[in-house]
Amino acid sequence: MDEIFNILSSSARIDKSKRQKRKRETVAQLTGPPPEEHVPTDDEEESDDEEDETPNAIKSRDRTGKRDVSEAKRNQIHREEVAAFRRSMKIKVAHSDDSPDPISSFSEITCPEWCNDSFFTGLIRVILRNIEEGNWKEPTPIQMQSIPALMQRRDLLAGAPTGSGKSGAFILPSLLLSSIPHNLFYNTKGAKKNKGEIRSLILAPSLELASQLHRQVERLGLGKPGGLSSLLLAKANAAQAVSGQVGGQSGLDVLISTPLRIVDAIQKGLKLDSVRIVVLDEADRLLDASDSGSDKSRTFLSQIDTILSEIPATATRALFSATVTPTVRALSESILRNPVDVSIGGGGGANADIDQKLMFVGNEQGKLLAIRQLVQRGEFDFPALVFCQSQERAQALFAELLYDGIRVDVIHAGRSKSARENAVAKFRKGDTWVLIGTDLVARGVDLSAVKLVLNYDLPQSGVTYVHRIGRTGRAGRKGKAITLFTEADLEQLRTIANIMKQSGCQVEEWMLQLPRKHNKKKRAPKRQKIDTTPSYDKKKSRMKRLYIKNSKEKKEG
Ligand SMILES: Nc1ncnc2c1ncn2[C@@H]1O[C@H](COP(=O)(O)OP(=O)(O)OP(=O)(O)O)[C@@H](O)[C@H]1O
Repeated sequence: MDEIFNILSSSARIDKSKRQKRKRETVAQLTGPPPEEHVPTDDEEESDDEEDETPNAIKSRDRTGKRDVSEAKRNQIHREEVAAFRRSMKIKVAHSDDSPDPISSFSEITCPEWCNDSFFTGLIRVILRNIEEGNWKEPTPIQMQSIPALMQRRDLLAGAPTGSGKSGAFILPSLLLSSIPHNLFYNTKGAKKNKGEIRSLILAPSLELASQLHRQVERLGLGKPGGLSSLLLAKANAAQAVSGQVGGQSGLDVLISTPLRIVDAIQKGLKLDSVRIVVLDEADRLLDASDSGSDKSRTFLSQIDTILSEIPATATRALFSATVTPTVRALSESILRNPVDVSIGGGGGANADIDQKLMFVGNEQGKLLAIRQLVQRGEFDFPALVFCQSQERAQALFAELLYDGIRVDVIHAGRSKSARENAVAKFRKGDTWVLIGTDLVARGVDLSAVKLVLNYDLPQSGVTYVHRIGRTGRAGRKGKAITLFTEADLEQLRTIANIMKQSGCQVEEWMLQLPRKHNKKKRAPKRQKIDTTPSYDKKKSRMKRLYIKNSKEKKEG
């Protein structure tokens, strides 16, 4: 058991060391074996024959008589190689002719043309060292395509499965672009503006996610020449950020924040007019206007609108999500300019490394029984994340499992910030085997070695389902997701079953034939309370409470 939890505390790794080899093989398939050293004969010298134009038999020659390829052919071969490489990595790029080539290794990250400077060499050396120390051997597909796009300062719409390394795909370019000295970045000789400036801005929908991104920024930027200045914006440091005290004379390389914190800071005078790159992580959530309630200014979408209006038009903008919904796509048209449009894998579907199962449990009481049976049969793989539809239910399930001898903890918005941080830290260390939570931890949170995600309550949308189960099967690891359902869940079941089918999991045909959901609102069904206390015990404790109350009243009277 201890071994399992040691894995939990180690960082995730993607073992893709064969990727380079695969690339070479793909290219070789396309272009054929490399030509042997060839001394042209007289006949050949005189021949003008260029009929055979397949990539592996191009015969144009230059004046020295050596094999050469015309510019157009070279471009054609190159485009075919790039297309084959993208196919092999499941990288899809819309309007690909206009998009930068993907990289296949971190060492291919180059200095942008407009910043031809030795400064970059020193910076990249440090960052490559940090990448290596994190045991990231090769870029993941989303990193392969996003890093060069952002380094060329192209706007970007990026969709890639959960756990596929999207954070690295925007943190690395954010770090690099923000570290380039002012005069090189803007190609000016004049005085440089630094104090108080914020050069990269990363926005995330929750504090948990923002602080996780901040940790990654600090790790990847460690030892940066001139020092790294990054900040996780919080109530406590907002005043310093506004007065330009953080970051000192060199300003801030990277600011990470939730939208609300930054809108507050803007109202207090925070300036975003030096931002070079702004990233919206979990873009579909950040562009969500659905949970507006009565106060429209409190929606993420309106906050994002405020923030973007403070950022210079020249800044690079990037949207990242595992679920690029049609709404995001539509909104992206008004946010991004001629973006590189990348998607990895099926796009919008669940991560294919997760083995997904549905389990009918009859009614609410059946859920606890199912958990206990899974534990007994050794099918409840630890460490596990269990999702409930509300804080109350998460808390009640926690109370139930606590007495089952399982090392369990609970996380939801009703707990204090430090209690939440503590719950995550203990889970990461392996002190807790099962973490029960709400959708607060459904998105983005990287608890790398989670083996099982159990949906105690069925999620109320396909998007939430994809994000919840995406807490397992991260960084190339295999994961398992079990979703419990009752009669009350049949309306929502079809959506989940469809997602499972699309990602290659087995589902029963009748589930796919269920009627479509009428009520598109994400309201969860009313459920019976989570409680297994026998009614005799309940009555006994009620009587006890009554007895204590009566005797207190007697004493006072
Ligand atoms: N190139 C890489 N090689 C190995 N591991 C990597 C690489 N890039 C990222 N990782 C690791 O993969 C894990 C998942 O990465 P990350 O959190 O960025 O995923 P994500 O795509 O943002 O997921 P989500 O959609 O759930 O937010 C992390 O533990 C990270 O350290």
